[in-house]
Amino acid sequence: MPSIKVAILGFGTVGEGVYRILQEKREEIKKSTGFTVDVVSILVKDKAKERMPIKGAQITDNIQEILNNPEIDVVFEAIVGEEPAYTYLSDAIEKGCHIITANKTMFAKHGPALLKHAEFRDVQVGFEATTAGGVPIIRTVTNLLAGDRVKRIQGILNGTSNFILTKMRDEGSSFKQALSAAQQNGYAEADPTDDVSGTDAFRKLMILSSLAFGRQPDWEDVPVLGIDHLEPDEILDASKGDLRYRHVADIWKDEKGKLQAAVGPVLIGADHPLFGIDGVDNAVIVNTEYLGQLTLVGPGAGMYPTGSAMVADLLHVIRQHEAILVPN
Ligand SMILES: NC(=O)C1=CN([C@@H]2O[C@H](COP(=O)(O)OP(=O)(O)OC[C@H]3O[C@@H](n4cnc5c(N)ncnc54)[C@H](OP(=O)(O)O)[C@@H]3O)[C@@H](O)[C@H]2O)C=CC1
Ligand SMILES: N[C@@H](CC=O)C(=O)O
Repeated sequence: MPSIKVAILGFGTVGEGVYRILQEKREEIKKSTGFTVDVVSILVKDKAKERMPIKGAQITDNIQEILNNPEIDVVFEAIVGEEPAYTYLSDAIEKGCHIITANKTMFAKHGPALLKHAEFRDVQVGFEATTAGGVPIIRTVTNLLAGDRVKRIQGILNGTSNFILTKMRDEGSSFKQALSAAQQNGYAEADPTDDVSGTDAFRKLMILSSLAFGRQPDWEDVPVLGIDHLEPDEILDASKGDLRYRHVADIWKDEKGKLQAAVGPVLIGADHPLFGIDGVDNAVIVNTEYLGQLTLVGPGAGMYPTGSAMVADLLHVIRQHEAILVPN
């Protein structure tokens, strides 16, 4: 049976999710693709940290051990921040590896360059997990673009913010209690400021903008607000009036073809498609010229939803590049 050798950069919530799914679904993947998938290396920052038992893979804190291993076909990346992630993935592409990332901080800024580089080296880039966790919005928009044109994308793109707003409204939790629960569930970023300030949703919106419109607006022109300035009473009072605060990221083309975008809390009524989206769920509404309106809903964060989006990217890579992967 031919084997695909993979490395995982980062073994926190997301990296561990990828590893677990690849182990749990090993036989199914083998059956559906004809390949076994072997995790051969895992990159971490702190090798001394206690972790789940790992079979067959080497744990390293030295990226060169991965980049210099000619057997590795695919590099999953689930570390934190712009660097060293961008450099590691550029180097992996240069070595001829396919890459799959969940790192939106890095991809919002460097995604276009990585995609160009990958095209030149004839390798694939999977980035489904960068935006809306387990919701397959990247694949959906990519498919739509084959015969349609996106006019507007609007959505709840941060699971932590939606989880906090829901807990404050339904359970009367304080902001601090709700954020702490989001952290315990593995939803929040290492620095949750990005979640609650709107920055994380903004970055995801910029990734969608590149994909759907082929460009991003000037970042400085986009107003970005988080949920961190909302008072608990505002949330409860709204709900008494049958209204709900949702943290919404929105991008559209105006009449002159200029991209307009905004990110922030919006008060909506029961007739809005985002009204019923609770907890860690994300929802993305896509308006197109021919299809009209489509809404995708699902978990926007967490170990298994995010890990499964990355494994789905791997299956796509395998199907696209079978011929290249066989020689190992
Ligand atoms: N949590 C979620 O639901 C989602 C997260 N993401 C994104 O996925 C990425 C990972 O998130 P998450 O798993 O939650 O983060 P964690 O903080 O749980 O894990 C991060 C992992 O990366 C490792 N790491 C960090 N910096 C370096 C470095 N410089 N070199 C080597 N290893 C490093 C850490 O090593 P060590 O274990 O030794 O500390 C750790 O294993 C982030 O970019 C995040 O934005 C995307 C979608 C959803
Ligand atoms: N912290 C993020 C994780 C997924 O991207 C979120 O809460 O949405």
